[in-house]
Amino acid sequence: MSTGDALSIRPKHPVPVPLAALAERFGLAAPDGAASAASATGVSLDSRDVRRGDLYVGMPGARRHGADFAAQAAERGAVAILTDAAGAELVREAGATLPVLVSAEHPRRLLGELSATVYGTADFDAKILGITGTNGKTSVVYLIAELLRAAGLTPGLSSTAERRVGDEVIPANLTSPEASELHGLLARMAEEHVEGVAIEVSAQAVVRHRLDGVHFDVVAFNNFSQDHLDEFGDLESYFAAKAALFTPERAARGVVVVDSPYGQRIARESRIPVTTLATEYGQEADWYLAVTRQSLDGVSFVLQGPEGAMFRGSVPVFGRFMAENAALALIMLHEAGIPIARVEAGLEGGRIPVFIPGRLEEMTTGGAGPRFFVDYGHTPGAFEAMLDALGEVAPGRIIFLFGADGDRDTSKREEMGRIAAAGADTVIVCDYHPRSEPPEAIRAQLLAGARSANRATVIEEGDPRAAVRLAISMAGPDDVILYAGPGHEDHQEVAGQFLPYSARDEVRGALREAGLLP
Ligand SMILES: CC(=O)N[C@H]1[C@@H](OP(=O)(O)OP(=O)(O)OC[C@H]2O[C@@H](n3ccc(=O)[nH]c3=O)[C@H](O)[C@@H]2O)O[C@H](CO)[C@@H](O)[C@@H]1O[C@H](C)C(=O)N[C@@H](C)C(=O)N[C@H](CCC(=O)O)C(=O)O
Ligand SMILES: Nc1ncnc2c1ncn2[C@@H]1O[C@H](COP(=O)(O)OP(=O)(O)OP(=O)(O)O)[C@@H](O)[C@H]1O
Repeated sequence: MSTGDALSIRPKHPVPVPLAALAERFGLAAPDGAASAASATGVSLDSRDVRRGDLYVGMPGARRHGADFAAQAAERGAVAILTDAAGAELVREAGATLPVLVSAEHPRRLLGELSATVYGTADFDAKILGITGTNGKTSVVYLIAELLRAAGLTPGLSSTAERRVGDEVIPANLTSPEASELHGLLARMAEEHVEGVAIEVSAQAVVRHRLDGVHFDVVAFNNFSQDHLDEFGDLESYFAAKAALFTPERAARGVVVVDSPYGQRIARESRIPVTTLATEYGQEADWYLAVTRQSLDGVSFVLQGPEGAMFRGSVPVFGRFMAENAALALIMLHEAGIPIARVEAGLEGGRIPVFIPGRLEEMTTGGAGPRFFVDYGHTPGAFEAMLDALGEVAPGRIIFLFGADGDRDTSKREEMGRIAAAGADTVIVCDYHPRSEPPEAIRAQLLAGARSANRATVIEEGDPRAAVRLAISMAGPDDVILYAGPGHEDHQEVAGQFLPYSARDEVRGALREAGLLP
């Protein structure tokens, strides 16, 4: 996540839609009648992001009611506020002058269709591809974008790291944007003649109606492991949220990795046609992936599918799972009607030249000396995948640096510590986003897990800047340092404050101090 101060991407030439038409279509009451004369050119859920001509949607939230921000929305040029009955009362009490439209149901429930209507996104005819799963969604999104480019198509994307339309890029503040932001983004993509869109879909987005009004051509599921129990309570509810994407209301076709029982279950229970991918022979599937070569510089693979379909290629990021991410992206394009041969024609020797910000991103320059990678992994599943992968390709020792989120799923911490120490030679536990929790209490849980593995040398160094330098000072020429957690991020969230912190800048600086980078 970014610090949340980024504005959303909007169409440059919006077409005004009369509020009266919206009121009629969505059954909204307009008690003061004033709304009927005006038109909306955009929709915003956040008063800080309101543009002139917007319909501001004031929703009840966990902390505040959006209607409390009606005055700010009006100042910024909103034409009206759409809210619930409680919100309308708040606007009236505050004496705000903004015309009010009132929804009898929770405004979130109509936000998707309403935003699609205002932005006219139902007419956008690009291929829309969505990926869900616990780990690797962002990576798949960037791979899809790269493959679309290779096929000669203009890509657009929405990921945890950023939203991108051509050269226009903004940092993301949520993995999956709220529906109003998503439709604004799609409308801008339509203006830029984007032909294929890759969207990262979180489980939260499905249950919070953030995808409403979008119909995917293809959705994919890659893997599933523990995360977000703070939100969903149990794994079954978290899984059900992801599985709900595989329904005709949301998507036309699906692609599923069936290596895990969860993948097999999605494939079995899906209400849309699905194509399956396995990375292990013996598992029944439509497509098979075999890794042919791997090193710290990347992974080569062969993908075989129905009717002789085949792709032989490589990705410049290490890990078997990166080959799996690439295979999934290729099959998603294939299922969207973009043949593999067309993609291949745009690649040199099958090499997919993808850059994924903050995902196993190398900070060193390869060659001699220790190598340093920064990653966004923050789940037991991601730790296991990364350390297994490193175990296969690291020439020397593995030094693993990590922390954990405060105020988020606390039950995964010990397991993260245990997996880290089972897979690395040295682990250094530092702070990530402590948020409102005491950082030393988070570290204590990670350390307890790490010590229970009885394997790696376990070190505590709360200050991430010092931990980075400590890791570098310990590394020999063949060693690999992996710093998991912060990825592309630009801040640390401590006790309600967003403090500037870029792990990538910090690591590059420390490598320069150590004479390991020019
Ligand atoms: C738990 C959750 O999903 N919370 C979301 C929710 O916040 P909230 O209910 O607390 O909102 P609030 O602060 O009470 O504000 C109420 C309303 O007033 C508006 N407001 C608020 C302040 C202001 O100055 N002006 C203004 O208009 C807000 O936009 C909101 O509509 O509505 C906000 C506005 O859309 C979201 O930013 C916020 O996401 C928070 C940041 C969050 O952390 N969400 C996580 C759980 C999430 O969705 N994560 C997933 C998955 C990530 C992953 O895979 O790792 C994701 O898709 O990002
Ligand atoms: N297919 C995969 N299986 C397991 N782990 C993976 C896979 N792909 C990537 N990872 C690991 O998970 C980390 C997170 O990857 P990525 O950001 O692509 O996932 P994500 O699903 O988008 O996560 P988030 O929802 O938290 O943004 C990577 O940095 C890598 O360590």
